[in-house]
Amino acid sequence: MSSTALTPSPYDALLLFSFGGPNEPDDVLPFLRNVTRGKNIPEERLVAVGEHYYHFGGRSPINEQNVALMAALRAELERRGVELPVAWGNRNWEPYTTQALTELRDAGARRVLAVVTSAYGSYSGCRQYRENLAASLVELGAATPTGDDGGAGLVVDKLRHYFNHPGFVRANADAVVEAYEELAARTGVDVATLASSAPLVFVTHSIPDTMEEASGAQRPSYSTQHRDVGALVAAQVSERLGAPVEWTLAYCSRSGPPSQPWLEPDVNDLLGERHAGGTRSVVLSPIGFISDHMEVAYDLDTEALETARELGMAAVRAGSVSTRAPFVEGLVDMVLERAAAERGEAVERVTVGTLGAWPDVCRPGCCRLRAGEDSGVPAACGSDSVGDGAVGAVAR
Ligand SMILES: CC1=C(CCC(=O)O)c2cc3nc(cc4[nH]c(cc5[nH]c(cc1n2)c(C)c5CCC(=O)O)c(CCC(=O)O)c4C)C(CCC(=O)O)=C3C
Ligand SMILES: [Fe+2]
Repeated sequence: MSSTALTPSPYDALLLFSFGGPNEPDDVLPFLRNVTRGKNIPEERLVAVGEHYYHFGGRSPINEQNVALMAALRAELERRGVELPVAWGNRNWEPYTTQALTELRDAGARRVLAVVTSAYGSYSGCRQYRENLAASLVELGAATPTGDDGGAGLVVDKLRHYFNHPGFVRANADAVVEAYEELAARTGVDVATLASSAPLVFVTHSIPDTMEEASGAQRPSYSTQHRDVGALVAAQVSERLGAPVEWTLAYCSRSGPPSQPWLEPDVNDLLGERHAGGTRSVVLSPIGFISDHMEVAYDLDTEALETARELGMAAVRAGSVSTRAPFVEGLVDMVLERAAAERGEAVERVTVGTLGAWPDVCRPGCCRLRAGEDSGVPAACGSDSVGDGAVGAVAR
């Protein structure tokens, strides 16, 4: 555990900042409209994704998962004697970000640290959140959407991406070890034998190739981040199972028109190829997602596990980090680390792997939608807050 002093100053609140999801069937279409506004998503894809939600009663599990994560964060803060209120707000559904920030402001918060439920950096997991946050600050009264208190009544910072934090890696490794144990129980084959015969397939959300390229303009790209985590998780798992595990990275949840290239291979295609190559059992680990929300419940548990069944492969889907202790403790470590950094103290930004820490304040041009293209859309929590090419407009 970190030895960082247990004061959250200068922060006086946390915002758990997430995606959002529908709670009931009537929410599904308005939610999907929020998500896809201004995006080039074909109508057929929207109808299909609507069906994924209706298949689960029109309700996404993501909201209760965020409530659970918020409770776990509160419990961990309390355990350490850190007084820091936590609110929850979403980009695409109630409770919306603006509502959460309003509540925090009304309760007296003036400096808020946002913990985004996206572990990796890309437009979808970084700048998209920063743009939505900037819009919320304007709704709250900010004259300029910088994240500074330009009239919003509070300042919001964003916690750095945590894909390569040891807590996130450890929680994923724990879940994968449990999945191999379950596969052993199910197949009657011992764990060490499975380790060397059942590949470990890491899965994440596909993104357009253009978004992947833009994610790599400033920092190692989205897929590179995943491969770094994959290597670390696989190494821990191999050590614990007593045999080297072979791993690979696959993608799910592709949308967009067929003409637009997205990251591949799709997890279903990969299972088919592996089966043709003689593989008879696999573990799927959703390292791209922090909870078992709809992408996991539908795209992996419904679709990919069905693909495996049809092929006659034994497949176990490992859990996501959700509220596992190493993950939650790691987030709180990072919050205290960032607070110390903001107080001007010398802190080590803890990471594992080869890529180093994501910057606390995003650099100009970070995680654009397309490389080399300034969208002109204001984004909070970056040194390019007003228009993403405006290097001179340093917010903080
Ligand atoms: C990288 C990434 C993450 C991981 C990072 C993170 O966790 O933030 C993520 C998470 C999520 N994506 C989610 C849902 C959706 N994503 C969509 C569309 C898209 N996602 C994209 C990327 C990502 N998405 C992209 C490039 C698009 C194309 C349109 C666009 O450029 O924005 C669509 C539209 C329909 C469709 O095309 O699928 C939906 C409904 C939910 C909620 C699940 C629930 O309800 O439980 C969650 C957590
Ligand atoms: Fe998505």
